[in-house]
Amino acid sequence: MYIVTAKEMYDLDRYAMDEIGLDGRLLMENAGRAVADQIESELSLSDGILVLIGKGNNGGDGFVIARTLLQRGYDVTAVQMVPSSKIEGDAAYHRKLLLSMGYSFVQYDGQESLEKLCDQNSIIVDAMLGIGVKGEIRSPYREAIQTVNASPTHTISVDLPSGVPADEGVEVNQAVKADRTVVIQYPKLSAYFQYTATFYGEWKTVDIGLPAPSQHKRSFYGKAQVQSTFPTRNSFSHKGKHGKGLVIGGASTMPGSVGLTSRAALRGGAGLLTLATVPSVIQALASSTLEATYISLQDLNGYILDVKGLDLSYDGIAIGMGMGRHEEAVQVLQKVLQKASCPVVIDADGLYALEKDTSILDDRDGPSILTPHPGEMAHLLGVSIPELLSKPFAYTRSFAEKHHVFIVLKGAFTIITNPEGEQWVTDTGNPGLAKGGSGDALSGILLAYIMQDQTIGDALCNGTWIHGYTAELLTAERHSEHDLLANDIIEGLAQTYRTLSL
Ligand SMILES: NC(=O)C1=CN([C@@H]2O[C@H](COP(=O)(O)OP(=O)(O)OC[C@H]3O[C@@H](n4cnc5c(N)ncnc54)[C@H](OP(=O)(O)O)[C@@H]3O)[C@@H](O)[C@H]2O)[C@@H](O)CC1
Ligand SMILES: Nc1ncnc2c1ncn2[C@@H]1O[C@H](COP(=O)(O)OP(=O)(O)O)[C@@H](O)[C@H]1O
Ligand SMILES: [K+]
Repeated sequence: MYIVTAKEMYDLDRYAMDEIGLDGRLLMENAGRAVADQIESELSLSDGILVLIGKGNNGGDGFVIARTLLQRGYDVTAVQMVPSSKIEGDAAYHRKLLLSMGYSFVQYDGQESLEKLCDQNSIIVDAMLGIGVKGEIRSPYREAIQTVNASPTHTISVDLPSGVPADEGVEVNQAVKADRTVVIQYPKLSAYFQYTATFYGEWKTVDIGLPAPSQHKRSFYGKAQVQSTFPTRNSFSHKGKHGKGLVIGGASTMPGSVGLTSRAALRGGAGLLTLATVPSVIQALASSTLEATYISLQDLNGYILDVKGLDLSYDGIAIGMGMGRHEEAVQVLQKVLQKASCPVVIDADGLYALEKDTSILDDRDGPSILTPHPGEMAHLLGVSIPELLSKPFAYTRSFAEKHHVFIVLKGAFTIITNPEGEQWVTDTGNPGLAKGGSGDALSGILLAYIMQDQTIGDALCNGTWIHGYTAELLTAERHSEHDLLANDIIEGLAQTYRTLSL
């Protein structure tokens, strides 16, 4: 499923009309009917439906919805928010159709009467503003949005909750807080931001017959994609086929992180796993992580001092978990990135060390994969966290393209970007993961997956999806979001693999 900006949606619309010959009025008919079908699934004939119709094409969809539901025998009150003289184009055509069929609408005449209408009806259909919204919300929508939000009546928005922009980087001052949104054809970027996603309520897309975008820029990565790309293990495979992985990190005060990463890599499916760390961490982990082998690194005050002599000929490396933020960590990271030609996952303190000189990424032979949470990404970019979160797609894409790296920007929606700037979003997981150690487990899973027979992009998407899905499975049964630990995720991978028949 593609994720689009307003401009991409308008371009598609233009392409469909000019190149394919699909009439705009037909697209609007398809949109209105598809939304009406969705709304109808929640209705009984005794329900009163209030359709709020704005000036533009979102309002045009509203005219089609009102006519369709009236034809099907529902009790519909259509309210036109602006004078008829302001309605043009395809919306004016559908307004005329409504009237020609013998139906009527009422003209908006202030907050007070709208308040009454909201109270008298069982469902409000918000078709006031769509992807064309710009700037601060003006009258009459400003007052209408306040009234809708103050009303307890169930609200379904068309395409977007009115007032929410399609794109990133736009502040939302005032917008409908929908219970549900029926999205036309493709979800817009704002459905995936922390600041705007909540306005949508539950949402679903409907197909109106638009073609797919000509090039892949962004898309949603879900269960179907995982099941179609996840590599199978063939009967004749041996441990060497499933990757020889190396984890570098840990410090005497933080033995757990690399332990979690190593065990997650093993449970994730790595063939062989070696942990290079300081002696005290080896002592702490050797009896619990039996399947791993260990390399003891030179230590200074409990931190890794150097990786001199460390053989880096592995199929994949993960570096940085629990490594600490000491001065030598910068050289450790730099040496590994310079010498290793395999894919390297850089996480946690590795990202902190990277901040000192990101140009090191530019000269690498092998692929680099950065797995920051928003705090780490904002630090790397030198911007505030709110600034990063207002434009996460744009910021991560420009960094990935500039340094030719993969980025996994973690969060409730995780954005995966490849060096060409293509992006995917996964949405699995829950607040049970908002706990120290979850990221370490994810790094291990990603290390295991980048060594299997799949593209790095698919490996990263599959890894983040499975990490989140495992949390969902576990909190649906044995655990809660309060008690869930990273270790449970690692042990829970078994249930995920079995449930999905992977
Ligand atoms: N493929 C497609 O794209 C398809 C799209 N379809 C549908 O069309 C929708 C997009 O339609 P659209 O372009 O007419 O934009 P839309 O948001 O309805 O109205 C914009 C108007 O609102 C106004 N306005 C803007 N900002 C404002 C503000 N802050 N405060 C107050 N007013 C404001 C402004 O008018 P102005 O006040 O400037 O005169 C502007 O002209 C889309 O979401 C989908 O539902 C489907 O029908 C079929 C296929
Ligand atoms: N509310 C949430 N919903 C879904 N996933 C979450 C949520 N909070 C955190 N996560 C996931 O948990 C992981 C946390 O990683 P990170 O912040 O690096 O943790 P740590 O460094 O403490 O191990 C990420 O994969 C992130 O996507
Ligand atoms: K709307």
